[in-house]
This record gives sequence, structure tokens and C-alpha cells, in this order.
Amino acid sequence: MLNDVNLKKKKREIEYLSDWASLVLPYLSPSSLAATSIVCKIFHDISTSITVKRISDATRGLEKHPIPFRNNNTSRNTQSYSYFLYISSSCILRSPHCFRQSWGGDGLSEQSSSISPLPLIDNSCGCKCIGKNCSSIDGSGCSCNWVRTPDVMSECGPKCQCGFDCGNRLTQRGVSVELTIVMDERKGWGLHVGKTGIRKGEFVCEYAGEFLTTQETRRRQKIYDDVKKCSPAALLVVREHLPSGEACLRVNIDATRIGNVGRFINHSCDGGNLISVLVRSCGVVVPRLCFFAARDISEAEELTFSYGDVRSRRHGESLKPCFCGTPDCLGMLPSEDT
Ligand SMILES: C[S@@+](CC[C@H](N)C(=O)[O-])C[C@H]1O[C@@H](n2cnc3c(N)ncnc32)[C@H](O)[C@@H]1O
Repeated sequence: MLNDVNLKKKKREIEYLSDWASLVLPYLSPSSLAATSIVCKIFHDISTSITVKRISDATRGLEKHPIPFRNNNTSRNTQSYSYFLYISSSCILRSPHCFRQSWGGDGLSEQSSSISPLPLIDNSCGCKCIGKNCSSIDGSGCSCNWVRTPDVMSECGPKCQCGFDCGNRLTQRGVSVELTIVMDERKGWGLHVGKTGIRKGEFVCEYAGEFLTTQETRRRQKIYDDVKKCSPAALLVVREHLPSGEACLRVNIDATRIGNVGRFINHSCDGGNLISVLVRSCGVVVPRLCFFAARDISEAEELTFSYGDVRSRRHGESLKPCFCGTPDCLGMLPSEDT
């Protein structure tokens, strides 16, 4: 029989163990979490609560609304959520291997300190529009609002004095539309519209990930092609063209390991219901890739865009079948050379 002192000691030990597990377990990957959950009842209960929270919000509280996972296939071997590290905007990582993120615990997530601010072209580049509407197009608008074509737009940047709620920072405040991540047996996870629908022209989300050099992009692409059994790669190369048709800039974004909900957008051969736009913030070197609604999109519709040209096939790469289901479907997913 445990006497009173021993009982108190035991209770304190259980509390310590439980506090420790609540701090450490949210950092674990799904497989490590599953392995830990069979150690004891305390670990099992905490792991279960973490899994439930992970399913309820892919964004770890970093966006305006939670974005839940939904997998209606209840067979034992299907995933209940996708595991990756969440960032709300593209970034350059100082030391990618040190980036750890707690997910599913009680505290709120934070962006990691291993993320570097995006490099500036010019430190003095920025508007002085305090209290003015930088997004106005009647001539009183500020100089940061200098380009608005179907493919490229410009916004105020880090050195502007207008403040974060300025109308010309539409894509810098993260995702504000309601979304759900839904599992499809053939395409994997896909991003769907939530209850409120989306209006034509509305900002949906950035395609956030790690900005890479071309050399690093090619190195990773080779690894992703070789290791196909892992979850699908989300490596995107965007080329900006001059009016002459010549490519003048390429942006490489890898959202495979670190990204936001943009990484769940599947391909559609008819071009999909999203338009991709390169957004330049005043003074920042690298533009970000952002998605806007190409038309009104109703509740539960899947969000899609075109991954590129199916005919420009990556060297030595076997094409994956496409299941976009549109009348224009070419049967294969695009896989351009990086
Ligand atoms: C950027 S990820 C999109 C999210 C992905 N479905 C997932 O589960 O994480 C790209 C991968 O999704 C799958 N995918 C995207 N569009 C598809 C389509 N139309 N048909 C079949 N698979 C598709 C392919 O495996 C592709 O390599």
C-alpha cells in the first residue's frame, strides 16, 4: 500500500511526465507520435489529443480561419492528415535542418527563427503614405502600385510607412477565405472551398514554400523523382517572360517539406479556377506566387490550376496519370524540366 507521502510523490511524477510530454510530443512526426503513444496511457492520451488538433487545423493557428483535413475513406491505412512545416509566406531558410515546429499542442505556433527576411533590392525603397490609401487608382495612389497586369502586380513593401492594414498589401495578410483539405483516392489531398464560397478576383492564397536556387532545385527534383514512395513533391518553377517571349526571371519554390495550404492545390488540364500572379513587394528581390479566383467559386468546389505544359516532359521521367476529370483532360500530369 502506498502511504500518503508516496502517493503525493507518485502524483507529482505523473504531473511532471504529463507536462513534459505536452511540451515535447507536438514536435513529433506522425510515425514517431504513433510509436510514442503505445508507451503508456499518458502518452497515448496526449498523442490522441495532438492528432485530433492536427486534423482540425493544417495551419497551426497561423491563418485567420482553421483549415481542417477531411478524409472520408475510413480504411485503416489512409492518412488522417498531411505532415509538413507551416509557413504563411515564402521564405529563405538560414538552416533548413534546424527548423522545428510544434503542432497540435496547447501553445500557438510561431514562425521559426531560422527563417531569414526576404532580401531587399533597395533599403530606401518605400512609400511615405501614412494615412493615405495606397491602393487608390485615381492618381492619388502611391508609387508602389505601379504594375497591375494579369500576371504581375506590385504591392507596398517592408520599408513602406503605410502600415500592415494598407489596401495595397492584399496578399500579405495570409489566407482569409474558408477552405478544407479533402482526400481524393486518386489525386491525394486537394484544397476545397468552405461554406462561404469565393468571389471572382478574390485573393485565395500564396503558394508558400522555400525559395531555392536553380542548382538546389535540380538537386531536390532528382531526389523527389528517385524517392516516389514519399508523399507527392510540391516543387514549382515559375518563369516570368519579357514581351518578346524570352524568359527573364525564374522563381523556384519548394513546398514539399515547408509550405502553406497552396501545396495542396491539384492540377487541372482546363487551366482550373485559379489565376496565378507574381506579386512584387516594393524593394524585395524575389516575387511571391499568389492565387486569385478566376471566377465565382461555390462551396465545396475543388481549387485547381494548370501545372504547365504536358508536352514538355522532364528528361527520363515517366509521366503520372491525370485525374482532373475535365473534358480537356490530356490524361497525363505536366512534368517540365527544372
Ligand atoms: C503539389 S501536390 C498537390 C497535393 C497532393 N495531391 C497531395 O496529396 O499532397 C502535386 C501532386 O498531387 C497529385 N496530383 C495533382 N493533380 C493531380 C491530378 N489532376 N491527377 C492526379 N494526381 C494529381 C500528383 O501526385 C502530384 O505530383
